[in-house]
Amino acid sequence: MAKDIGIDLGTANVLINVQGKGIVLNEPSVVAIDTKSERVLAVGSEAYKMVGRTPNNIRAIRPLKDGVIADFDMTEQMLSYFIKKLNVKGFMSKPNILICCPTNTTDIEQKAIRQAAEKSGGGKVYLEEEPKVAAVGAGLDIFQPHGNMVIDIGGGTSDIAILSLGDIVASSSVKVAGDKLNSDIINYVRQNYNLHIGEHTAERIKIEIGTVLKGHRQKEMNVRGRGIMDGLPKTIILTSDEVEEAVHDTMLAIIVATKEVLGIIPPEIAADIIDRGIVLTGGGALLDGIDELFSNHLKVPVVISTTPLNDVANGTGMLLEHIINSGKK
Ligand SMILES: Nc1ncnc2c1ncn2[C@@H]1O[C@H](COP(=O)(O)OP(=O)(O)OP(=O)(O)O)[C@@H](O)[C@H]1O
Repeated sequence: MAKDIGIDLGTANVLINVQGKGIVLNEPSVVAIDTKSERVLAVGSEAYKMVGRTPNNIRAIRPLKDGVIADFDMTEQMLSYFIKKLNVKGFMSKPNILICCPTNTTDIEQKAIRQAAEKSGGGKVYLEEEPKVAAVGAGLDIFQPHGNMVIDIGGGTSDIAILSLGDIVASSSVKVAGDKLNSDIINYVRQNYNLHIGEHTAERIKIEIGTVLKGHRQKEMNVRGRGIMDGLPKTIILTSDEVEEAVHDTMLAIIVATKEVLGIIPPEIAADIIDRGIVLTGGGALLDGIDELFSNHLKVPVVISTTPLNDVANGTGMLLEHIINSGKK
């Protein structure tokens, strides 16, 4: 018998949850191709190692951008590779697959994701909106008649949703999340220190010394890059408060989007959110000071999920089981 699988098809990482086993695959969403023959040379972790280090005839690409499929063929090849690697196909049967997508994915994009999964060897393919899956994975009982709110801050998108009775009551998906914070840091260092730093350095700065709340963290880091004026290698010292300054506007954009969602919900659900609070998930939930920042602006309790990076993948498995057991869809 084929084993059912849930896929968190993320901008940064792909996580796969296999029925009865849990999360068995967690690899970067990267494909390396030979530019002449267009042949796929490596996928996932192997391809990620090649980013920034490829000779002219090899290109490492990210098939997903801003939470949606930017390159359909490559997404399909990446999914096929991962599904084959897991060896979940049965002798005669194909695995049911649940994939999650951001809330405002268009019909055409949804069709593209579904086709990619079918062509990759999937049997019945279900699509679920990412915040719903994330909420289930974070342990919220979304099937009860009360409002639950979840904010999933990933690499490409921040998905904000209020759920009740198993469905989304109000939601928004904005294309500002972890990747944008990295580019904010790169721009800040360029403008204030005339220093060009790479994507990986910005990611380290964000995680190791970054904060989204002024004064909440007091760390500093020696940051190395290439001087813009003379082209020579240079080191500067960056502080947590400077990172806060760099990412301030982007964090405000996520808060404004959250306020807009809160502004359109029925009063009973608003009362539930005051009681139950907001759950933060996705890699961005690990940003220093984020719970305090959100509760200061939104005036409701904010809780960080205990497993923010795995919630969507865990939720795919739980929801797939729920769908199959209830004979739904
Ligand atoms: N400790 C941390 N502090 C701050 N940010 C972090 C931390 N760990 C991971 N991140 C960020 O979380 C993001 C990835 O999160 P996640 O895996 O939830 O996204 P994704 O599902 O791949 O993206 P999307 O949902 O947009 O498709 C990256 O931008 C990464 O830099």
